[in-house]
Amino acid sequence: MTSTELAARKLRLGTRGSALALWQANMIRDRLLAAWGAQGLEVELVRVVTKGDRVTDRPLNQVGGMGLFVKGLEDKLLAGEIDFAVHSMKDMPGTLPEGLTLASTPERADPRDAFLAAPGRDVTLATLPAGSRLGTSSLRRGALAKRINPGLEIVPIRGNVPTRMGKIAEGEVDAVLLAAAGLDRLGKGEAITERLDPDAFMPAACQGVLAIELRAADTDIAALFEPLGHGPTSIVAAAERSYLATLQGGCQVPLACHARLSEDGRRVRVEGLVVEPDGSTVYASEAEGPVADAAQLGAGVAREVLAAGGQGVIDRLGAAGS
Ligand SMILES: NCc1[nH]cc(CCC(=O)O)c1CC(=O)O
Repeated sequence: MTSTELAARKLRLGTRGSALALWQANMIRDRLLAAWGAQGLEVELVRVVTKGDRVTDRPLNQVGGMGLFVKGLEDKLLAGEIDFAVHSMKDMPGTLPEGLTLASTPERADPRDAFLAAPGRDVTLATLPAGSRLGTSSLRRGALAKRINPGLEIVPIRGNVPTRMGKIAEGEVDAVLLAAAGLDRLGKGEAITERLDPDAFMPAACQGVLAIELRAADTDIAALFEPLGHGPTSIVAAAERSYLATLQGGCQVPLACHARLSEDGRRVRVEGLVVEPDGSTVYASEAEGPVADAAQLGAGVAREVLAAGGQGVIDRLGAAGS
């Protein structure tokens, strides 16, 4: 079947039901329809409740991490109940299950982390007074925040983006850290007090990148995503995913990775780190090379970060978590 014939079919798109997940799924659906709707393509949204959505009483890093959100959709793919899934690439483990693959994805949104305090409050992450409560369940965000402002108390918070924003108004925390991309997508970018400079606050690997996952055998379906693809995004995502896969730390380790292209788009610079959860020490490395080497560069940076002390952090966390 050619992609033109395939375009006359109805595809089932698996998504979680959160506002952000639905926004992302609808964005991909709209882009697919813009490319193939005239040939008859239809896309039906299938909402999937994952273990990550059901378990809300414990911190995610104690029940299996962000991978829980992804696995529920992967099970539906492998069972043939959906044709493709839309995820945040940041939530995907470094390696995919046998039989699944990723398709081309659109341009990366803002990769930065966002600091939010009460509306109108004249404060930054660095100037928040000692003893203030900063809400985040991300070990990376908590540790990097401590490096910028050691007096803060890190408070684990869970829930979707609007819930976490609401903890400020409820007085549970003084400020929160969230991904700028999620806030922008939900039309809440105005609420951001400060977009944190990636050189001082390195983002999570693939933050702001979407992932489209499908069965590897469905090469005809994968072809439908080619018009949506953004070359520079696929290069930086390849570097950052390779970093993650080499570290094998997943989201339960305070790790960060940020890849950027040179102005002419021919070279890529990859930076990575693992930070002690209390923020006391950072183990970091970086490399630069031609874009064709993006994945090798990411893996190389990861090996250097492990050797510099990152392995010790991962070992200690693994021992504490199990
Ligand atoms: N941790 C959950 C998650 N996964 C992806 C995003 C935001 C969108 C993105 O990074 O692409 C978020 C929310 C957040 O971290 O604030």
